[in-house]
Amino acid sequence: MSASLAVRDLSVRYQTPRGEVHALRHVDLDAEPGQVIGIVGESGCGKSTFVSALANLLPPNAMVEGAIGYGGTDLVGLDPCRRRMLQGNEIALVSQDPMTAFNPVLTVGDQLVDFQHHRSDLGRAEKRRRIAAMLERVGISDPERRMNSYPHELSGGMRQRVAIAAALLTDPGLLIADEPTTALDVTMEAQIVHLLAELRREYNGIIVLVSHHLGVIAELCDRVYVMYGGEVLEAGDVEEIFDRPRHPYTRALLACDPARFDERLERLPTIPGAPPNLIDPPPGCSFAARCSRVFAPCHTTHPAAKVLPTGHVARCHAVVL
Ligand SMILES: Nc1ncnc2c1ncn2[C@@H]1O[C@H](COP(=O)(O)OP(=O)(O)OP(=O)(O)O)[C@@H](O)[C@H]1O
Repeated sequence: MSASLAVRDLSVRYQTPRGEVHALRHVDLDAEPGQVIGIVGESGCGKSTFVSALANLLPPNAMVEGAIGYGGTDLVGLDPCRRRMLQGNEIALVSQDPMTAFNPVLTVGDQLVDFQHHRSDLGRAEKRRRIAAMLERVGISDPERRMNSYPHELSGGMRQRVAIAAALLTDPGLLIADEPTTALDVTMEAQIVHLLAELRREYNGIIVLVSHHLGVIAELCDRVYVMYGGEVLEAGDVEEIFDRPRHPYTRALLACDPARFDERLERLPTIPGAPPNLIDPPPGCSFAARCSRVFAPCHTTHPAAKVLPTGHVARCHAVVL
């Protein structure tokens, strides 16, 4: 099914003995079938919490508020059983470490047959034919032999290809890839990026891609959401974010990208300071303590999201419409 995604005012709090962690705060996001949405931000800014909320994989200590509209239905408002039925195989997640997605004692082929349990119209032989075709599609040669392998017998890059094949076998309308290249070396990363770029052309669902690698986001995404302190501080079309960033945090993040390193500098810049404590988030802008353009209201007043005529959104007091 090709369905649009409309996330509204989504917040997630984790209950912990130290207090509530406000991991995601009032996030809005829209995506249409065929679009690739990139999520970037420093460690701990809420990226995994956001995609886990979409995939219905939050841990039991998480409390969710807001709406995840998928094909016109709010998934958050559904009772858990109906959500599992409706969401079923529509939303698939490829994680950073594909090993966690596989059972180590079953062959790749047997697991991928199980991944198609929703296709009761297909017999086992037909399912295995689909698997072989999909493995070939994601660049695995000699798929029949690989189907008889156990996950530990595959390289990291090959496991990630199998994880992507497994996700695609379920025909999802929303494919989430959470740091799919982080655990890979540079060569394998390039191969997986190339594969995702190819899939992007032929897949007509939505892809949500989380990556700390800005080059990967720039290459693959149509629209980018920049997260910090559990919030979206800036969102816009990929060219807008990379060529005309409006938020000081996005500018700082781009300046720290090794791929943009200015050789006239002695060393790669870093953003001084640390992200806010999400148990007690600051009342003003979450980036105020580290911002080079900070002024008095940033410490006291939470900035509203300003929407520019291009559809570019920035949550910053210093941005003038
Ligand atoms: N199960 C949990 N219980 C309590 N706090 C959590 C839990 N999972 C994440 N957090 C906290 O929520 C905040 C957001 O974490 P999250 O993992 O979503 O960020 P992230 O941007 O994905 O980081 P990374 O890139 O390191 O994975 C952090 O402060 C983190 O410590």
